[in-house]
Amino acid sequence: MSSHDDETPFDVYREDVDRPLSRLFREYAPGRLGWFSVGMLANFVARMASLVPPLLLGVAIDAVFIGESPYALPLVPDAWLPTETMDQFWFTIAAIAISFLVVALFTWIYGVTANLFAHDVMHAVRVDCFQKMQRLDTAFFDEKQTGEVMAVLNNDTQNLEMFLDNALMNSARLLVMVGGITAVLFYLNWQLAFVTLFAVPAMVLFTLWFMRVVEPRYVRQRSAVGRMNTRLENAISGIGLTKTTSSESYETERVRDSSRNLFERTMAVLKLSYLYRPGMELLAGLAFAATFLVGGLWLATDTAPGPLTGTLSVGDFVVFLMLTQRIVDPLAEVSNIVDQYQNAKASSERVFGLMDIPVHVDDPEDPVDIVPVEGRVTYDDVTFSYDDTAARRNATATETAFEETVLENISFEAAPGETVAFVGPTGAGKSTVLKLLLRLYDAQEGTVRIDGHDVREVALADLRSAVGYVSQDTFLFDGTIADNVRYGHFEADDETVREAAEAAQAHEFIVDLPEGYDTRVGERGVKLSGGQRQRIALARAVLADPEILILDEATSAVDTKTELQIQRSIDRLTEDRTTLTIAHRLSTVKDADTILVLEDGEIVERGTHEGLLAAQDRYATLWAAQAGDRESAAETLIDGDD
Ligand SMILES: Nc1ncnc2c1ncn2[C@@H]1O[C@H](COP(=O)(O)OP(=O)(O)OP(=O)(O)O)[C@@H](O)[C@H]1O
Repeated sequence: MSSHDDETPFDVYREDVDRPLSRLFREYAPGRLGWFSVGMLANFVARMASLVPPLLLGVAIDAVFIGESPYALPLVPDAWLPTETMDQFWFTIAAIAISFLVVALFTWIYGVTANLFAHDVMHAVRVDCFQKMQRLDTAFFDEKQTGEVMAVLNNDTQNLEMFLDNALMNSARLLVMVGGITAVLFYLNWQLAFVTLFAVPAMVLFTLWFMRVVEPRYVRQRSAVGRMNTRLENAISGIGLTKTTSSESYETERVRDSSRNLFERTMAVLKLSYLYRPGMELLAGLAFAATFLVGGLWLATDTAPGPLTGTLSVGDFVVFLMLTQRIVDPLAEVSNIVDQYQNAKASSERVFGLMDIPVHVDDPEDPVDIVPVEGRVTYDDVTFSYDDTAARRNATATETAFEETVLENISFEAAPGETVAFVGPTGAGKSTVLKLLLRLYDAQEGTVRIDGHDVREVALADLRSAVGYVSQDTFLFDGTIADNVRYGHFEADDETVREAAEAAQAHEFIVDLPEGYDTRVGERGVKLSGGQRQRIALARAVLADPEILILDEATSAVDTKTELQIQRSIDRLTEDRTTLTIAHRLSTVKDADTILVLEDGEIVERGTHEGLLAAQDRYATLWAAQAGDRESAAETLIDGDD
């Protein structure tokens, strides 16, 4: 019946969450209990008031219209009630009108307060989850798809909201209505009440049966929804590939299959769930008919039928018939309530599962102060594997993957202001080396140091403001060019943004854009070329002015002319700061103070450009290749890739 049976990537963390719903209340209800209690109370008053009009009608029939019995109301002293027939009539009308007003007013109060409570909890949970999600290790995001994390932030918080304002309040309504109606019927005529109320246990049993039968169908439907969403997500992100390979009909077919599957499974659920409501109505109808039969005979023959004894008034009979109708609605909610309860339980498990995921790359308890940063970077015998990070988190790492070492015994030092360049075949581990400096991951062995301090002893914010990172794939947020340049230094004024863009050779193309610095870049910056995006990223780095700069193939996406421009801005940018750079075009790194040649995670050669050329080994081969010997280049690169 609910998504709690679906496999989710958070299962590993969910298992340890203890009593998630009571934890939800413990952590989020305090401070909001006012709204919650007002909501509950208003709900109670509104439901009770809704029972008053039928009761008044019953009394009026007996006392005013038939004149059989005195005008008396339960819980109201007789002295307060009028004695004249017409006064009683008007009094009844007024009291009925007031009851309806009370119902309307309190239903409104209940709706507003219950929703305030539920939405406020949802808001707090969503923000907390988001904050936690931001702190999670980079390794977490390597394994999880964006959609999966989004589902927790979106669907799961929504399920909690549904539970808090809907299920919780509906179950209160259920208790009040069933309890209230039962009390009134027993008060009026306990013998006839037994006849009427036989339907309640029957309805409960019917609901339980329904839930048991429909549950597996719900599970299948939800997994079809999940598959449909994944299919659509994939198809939309791959639209470029689909177009260029003319695979539209293939993709349409795949979506059609998923959609058809979803349609069939939804119908399987609907066929059953459309049985439920009529079934409940039928049971209520039977109760109505039984009440009518017994009560009608009682009145018509003026004697209690069968084993029953005593008398029944016309007014009471009418109240019975009216209230019998009222019992269906709250009872028909039982299946929804249980469903929402189970959903909320599973969702809060996932929410707290997310919140409880241990973070390994975190601030140290007692961080050392590295400001002002000089810019000395030291790698001391660093060994690293991605999969071990996963294994430590108890996730899905396999035994073999666990052993895959990406970096082995990496040692080097960059003195303040120096440039160290990394070259080597693709997949050699160049980017990985640099990610360790930012603590996107932590090395398993060895130490990475800034100014002699282990990066793990430095506050993350200090570390990351000391190190600027221009990565392989430049990410831009949807927003203006200026917003993107000042991202991370939001207080920077327009003048500073402009200076940074000029230094990054970006100013020229920016002012040519329709709205200059205010041009919106589109989602992920799709409206800009690769080279333009890179120059914006460089401008961002210029503006941040870090002591240490990481350039990860910053010139990979541009033509020769732009490359020259960018190189010029990079030269300026790197002049006075420690720079760790990766570039496949060796011409861009030949002036580096040290060049490290990386292969299979190991440094196989190191030295200056001249020194390495003289050594006549790998670097010299690469250099010769790039200097014009294309054939040899191809061979070298292909060998390296293997
Ligand atoms: N997030 C990750 N999780 C698991 N393995 C990874 C991850 N990132 C990279 N790897 C693996 O680590 C190895 C080194 O990757 P890295 O990106 O550091 O190489 P590189 O030398 O920078 O390559 P390129 O020149 O192609 O950018 C590769 O085998 C790659 O498959």
